[in-house]
Amino acid sequence: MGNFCCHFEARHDDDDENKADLSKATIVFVLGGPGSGKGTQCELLVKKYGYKHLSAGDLLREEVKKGTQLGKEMESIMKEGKLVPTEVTVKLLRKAMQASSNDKFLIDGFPRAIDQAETFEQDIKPPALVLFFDCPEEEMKKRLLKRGESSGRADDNEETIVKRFRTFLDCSMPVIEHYERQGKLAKISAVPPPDEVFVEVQRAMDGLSTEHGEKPRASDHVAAHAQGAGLMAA
Ligand SMILES: Nc1ncnc2c1ncn2[C@@H]1O[C@H](COP(=O)(O)OP(=O)(O)O)[C@@H](O)[C@H]1O
Ligand SMILES: Nc1ccn([C@H]2C[C@H](O)[C@@H](COP(=O)(O)OP(=O)(O)O)O2)c(=O)n1
Repeated sequence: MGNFCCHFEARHDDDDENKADLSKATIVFVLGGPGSGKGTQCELLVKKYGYKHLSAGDLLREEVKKGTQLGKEMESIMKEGKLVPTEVTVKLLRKAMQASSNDKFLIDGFPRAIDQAETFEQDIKPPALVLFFDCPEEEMKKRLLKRGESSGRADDNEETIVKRFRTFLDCSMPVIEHYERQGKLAKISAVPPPDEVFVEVQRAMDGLSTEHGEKPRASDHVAAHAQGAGLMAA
């Protein structure tokens, strides 16, 4: 049994000197299992709240498309359902953030392991809010297989989906628990149709003060509502 959180050897380079100042940025992490609907909700969030949407998976797939040696290594890791080294992903995210004129970011599909959260927080800053889309595996699998009919994604196949679920449980659930302990987590059921999920997303976002990155009370707010509606997992 392999270590599903494993990484290959990290590389250092320093081509991101002269960083744009991200200290005043508002950061919202968007987490959830594969196929839980992160990208779908991010599209709605962009329209309503004007955030810049950065999908870690999309940034990685763009690198793979470039066909570099690093891209080839990343492609094989992703086909195995494992995680690309933290350093690679954080660097791509930081570059994309610095290239944006926006100062509000939805970071979708990241952090997916505790070391990713720690590195991002040290290099950039902590999130103001963490949205977590809670969805049963069977539902996610059904959605991914359907998406795979047209996505062209090398990882939307049954074999890789099972491995991605394993990685999610082993590596990403601890991240969710970490932010839950910090009171930053808004746990939202991803099972209802997208517009209904978005109602809960808006509740969490509306509890977030974007002015100075103040700590939100989203978890209290959303948890109370979700529990009332019988939506929370145990
Ligand atoms: N609430 C939902 N109910 C049913 N299907 C959904 C819902 N949200 C997303 N989907 C569909 O499920 C698939 C995965 O959604 P996506 O947003 O790509 O997930 P993720 O970014 O978490 O991998 C897509 O085909 C999408 O259209
Ligand atoms: N923080 C991240 C995000 C994605 N990856 C890799 C591993 C993931 O299985 C793939 C695809 O991620 P993406 O967020 O696009 O997709 P899913 O949420 O799994 O549908 O990218 C990573 O290694 N580290």
